Amino acid sequence: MSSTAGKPIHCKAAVAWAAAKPLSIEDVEVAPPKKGEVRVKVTYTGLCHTDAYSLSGSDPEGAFPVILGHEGAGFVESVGEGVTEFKEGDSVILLYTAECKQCKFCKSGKTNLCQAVRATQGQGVMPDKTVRFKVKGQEIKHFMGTSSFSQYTVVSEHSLVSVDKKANQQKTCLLGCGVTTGFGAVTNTAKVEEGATVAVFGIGCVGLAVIEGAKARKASKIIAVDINDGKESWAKKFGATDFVNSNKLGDQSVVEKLVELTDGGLDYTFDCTGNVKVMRAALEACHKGWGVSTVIGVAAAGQEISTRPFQLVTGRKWQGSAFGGVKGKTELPAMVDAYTDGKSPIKLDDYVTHETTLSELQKGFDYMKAGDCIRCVADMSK
Ligand SMILES: NC(=O)C1=CN([C@@H]2O[C@H](COP(=O)(O)OP(=O)(O)OC[C@H]3O[C@@H](n4cnc5c(N)ncnc54)[C@H](OP(=O)(O)O)[C@@H]3O)[C@@H](O)[C@H]2O)C=CC1
Ligand SMILES: N[C@@H](CCC(=O)N[C@@H](CSC=O)C(=O)NCC(=O)O)C(=O)O
Ligand SMILES: [Zn+2]
Ligand SMILES: [Zn+2]
Repeated sequence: MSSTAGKPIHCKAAVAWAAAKPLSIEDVEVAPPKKGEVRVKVTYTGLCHTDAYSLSGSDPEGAFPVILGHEGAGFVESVGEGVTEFKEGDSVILLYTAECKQCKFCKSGKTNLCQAVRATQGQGVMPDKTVRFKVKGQEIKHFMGTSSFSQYTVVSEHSLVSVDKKANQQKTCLLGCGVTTGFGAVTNTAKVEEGATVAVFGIGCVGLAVIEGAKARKASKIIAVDINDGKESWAKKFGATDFVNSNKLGDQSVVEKLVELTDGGLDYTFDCTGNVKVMRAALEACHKGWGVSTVIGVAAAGQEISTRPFQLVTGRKWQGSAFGGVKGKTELPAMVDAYTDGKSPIKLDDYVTHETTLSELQKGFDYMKAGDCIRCVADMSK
């Protein structure tokens, strides 16, 4: 048993005290895990666009002060009463989409959206409605059931998965959100078939993973759409066959351009921007009769999507995907093994374009906005 088991741990964490304010590195007290909980030493965390979105104050579930971060990997430090699935030293990936294998959702065979801890997760508290973080006596909220911007975090036993200890956590942390989300949206949610035509809007980490998923599915055409010419080489490196800068089409709309390029529209489109106008274009660029558009991007509070119902009447379908439809406990261990064995269709290493540390975590948000960052990963030990 670790020498810290059962005791509070004092460590560093990046705290978001208020919306749209820089993170502040604080000494945080992390309480021991209670029944059904696990305390994790976080080694690496990616910074996802959703962290920036929540920090901005656009998330209707956003609550402050909070420790953000949800793309984390680390080691189990100690477990709470009744936890048998994990032990000290296990290499783990945090799961913002939990998997309990018991709830109606887990048992349905129709969704990965486990609801075991979702309600309290959205309120920023543990399932018993209390928190495990304090700074100078003040309670700090949890985020997405994970809070990976802390050197130690406490999560529900449903919100982490044990993976091969050999795996490089600086890379596998990305399987906790962005990469799995994009790849899974193609393979699990849309189930793109060989020969299909695909368009991907927004070439960040999620969009590139959609491209890799489409390539793995042997799509015949993969059109990347972005407003930044710098994304063309990224898209092509990951498998896109074509690139369209939607801001450089003159009088032609992006829908018209895509319909022209594909003899009537795409079999599958994916929104990876979170922009509701782009979501509409992604739907309307689908082929009449069968095209399917998958919304992945997260839109700010108050935003709504719209289209003419005729678009749906004439056979286009709109759907969404969270965490790529992936069940974390069931599917991530094999994805990690494929990566460590060099057999994965996912070029995980290539997504990490920037590195930072916990003490300079804020820099990661600056990199994210600069347009040349696919993923920034923070070393939580420094
Ligand atoms: N559903 C889910 O489970 C998940 C959803 N998300 C969401 O997915 C989205 C993508 O995340 P992530 O890849 O991390 O984000 P990024 O910011 O890295 O990528 C978004 C990309 O979209 C581009 N873009 C912006 N506006 C447009 C536009 N009008 N048309 C085309 N491209 C545009 C951006 O260009 P530029 O470089 O110029 O900014 C950028 O390249 C976010 O909304 C995020 O919150 C993320 C993870 C999981
Ligand atoms: N809290 C927001 C919704 C945010 C959201 O859509 N989250 C995605 C994951 S984004 C990851 O980077 C998701 O999986 N949603 C499913 C869920 O159950 O949260 C809001 O209230 O609008
Ligand atoms: Zn994310
Ligand atoms: Zn469940």
